[in-house]
Amino acid sequence: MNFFDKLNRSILQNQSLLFVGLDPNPEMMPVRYESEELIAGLEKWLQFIIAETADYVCAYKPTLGFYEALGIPGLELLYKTLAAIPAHIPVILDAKHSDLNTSTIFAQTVFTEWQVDAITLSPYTGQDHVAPFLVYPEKAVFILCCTSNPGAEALQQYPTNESPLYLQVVKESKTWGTPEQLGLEVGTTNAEVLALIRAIAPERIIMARSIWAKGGNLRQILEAGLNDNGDGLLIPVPQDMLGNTQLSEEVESLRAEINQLKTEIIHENSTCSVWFPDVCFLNQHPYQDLILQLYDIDCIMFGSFVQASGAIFPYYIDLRKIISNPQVFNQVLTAYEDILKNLNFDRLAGIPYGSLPTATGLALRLHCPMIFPRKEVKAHGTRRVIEGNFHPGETVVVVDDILISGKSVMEGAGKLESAGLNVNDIVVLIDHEQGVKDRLQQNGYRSHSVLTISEITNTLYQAGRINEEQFLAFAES
Ligand SMILES: O=c1ccn([C@@H]2O[C@H](COP(=O)(O)O)[C@@H](O)[C@H]2O)c(=O)[nH]1
Repeated sequence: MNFFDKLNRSILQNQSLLFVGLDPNPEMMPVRYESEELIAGLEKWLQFIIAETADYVCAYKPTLGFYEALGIPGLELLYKTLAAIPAHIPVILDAKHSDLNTSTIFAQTVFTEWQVDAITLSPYTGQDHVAPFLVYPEKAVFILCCTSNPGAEALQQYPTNESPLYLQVVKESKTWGTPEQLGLEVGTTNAEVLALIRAIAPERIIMARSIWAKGGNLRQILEAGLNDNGDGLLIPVPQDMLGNTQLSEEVESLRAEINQLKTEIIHENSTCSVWFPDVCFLNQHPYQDLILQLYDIDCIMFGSFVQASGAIFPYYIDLRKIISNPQVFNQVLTAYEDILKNLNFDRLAGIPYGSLPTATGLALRLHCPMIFPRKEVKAHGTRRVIEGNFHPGETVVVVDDILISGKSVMEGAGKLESAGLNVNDIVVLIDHEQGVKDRLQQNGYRSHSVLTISEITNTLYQAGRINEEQFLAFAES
């Protein structure tokens, strides 16, 4: 189940838009835990908060910084806190992660080891920082759009109040991921700020922060932040409530107040409006997810690129990068496998160098022996043209990354045939089109591709990843 579904289930089950921060902040720890050793006291407090609120909230939000500040015992406390959260309630790790270089490994740790459901990220390192977190289809990210810190105003409101930077962050980050995977974190006491964000992001989940600072304007916050269905907004339980011994009663009554206001607001605004998503789900390509991820990890680049033939193309595909991203690599292998399962062959052959990792992965998955034709034959040693063992007369399926003119794959197939092997089928991830499959057919090869270049550009354009200019540059090429 993905984050979005898990969150919606949790909202329904507990009839609540409230979430709770699980922060071991020594300054906020109630006096009744002070007789304990610090970590033990904090642990008891956090366990108390979870036990008191599990029936009244839709999500928990531990702030990583508070745990880190306590050193190794703090990280141990984080593990214990995560383990105490009921499995059906989503966990949003408040990390405000902001470092491009550590994003891939950090995403892996938080999503696969710590098993949190979502994470908060800072937007300033851009889409390439966020992409490694989005390759986990079950997980989600919340992009920090604005904070209520007065000192941040000079940046957030820049350059003008009419067109502030924080709204640009909303517009830009909306193009990075689907509404199911990318929400917005908005810290503000100002309902107008929330309304401006809601107006340009009607489809996004907004996680509100700092709304209690001035108090008294809950109705305005809900009016501004709820979507047309009366949801899409997560409300924090006020931090100073978390020390109270009657916590469950207080959270229950806050939930009732919010639900009452929500009902009134829905009733007042009952119109029938339709939201049109950025991504068109009609005619969605079956490999849409894979296409977006290939783009997000920079395997698909738009610009002006000279090909081996001297021709200039408006794009370049670099599938060699896939090996550095196991999630995407796995999906790529599955896509090849879907084609290979319908073909007959004794061995697999990869075309060097780009396709050797793919052929190796497929050989392991399919338990099928692999060989490859060398690109250049060494003048020493065994001087083999084909690496690996085989028997002449066997049938080999050739695996390659992309067909442009078909030259390299036909050269490789020719070497295999010279050694007495039969090559009938060639399987690639991407077909550049423009007659290359016919050319292979004329040379006696059936070719199969997971994707065509026009399917890729159509999908990227529909999803807002490339603009009209890039799309048209491709169409006119
Ligand atoms: O965008 C591209 C274009 C080409 N390649 C490399 O070239 C061959 C395919 O070219 P042919 O003209 O069909 O021989 C492909 O195997 C890549 O190595 C590329 O990676 N990306």
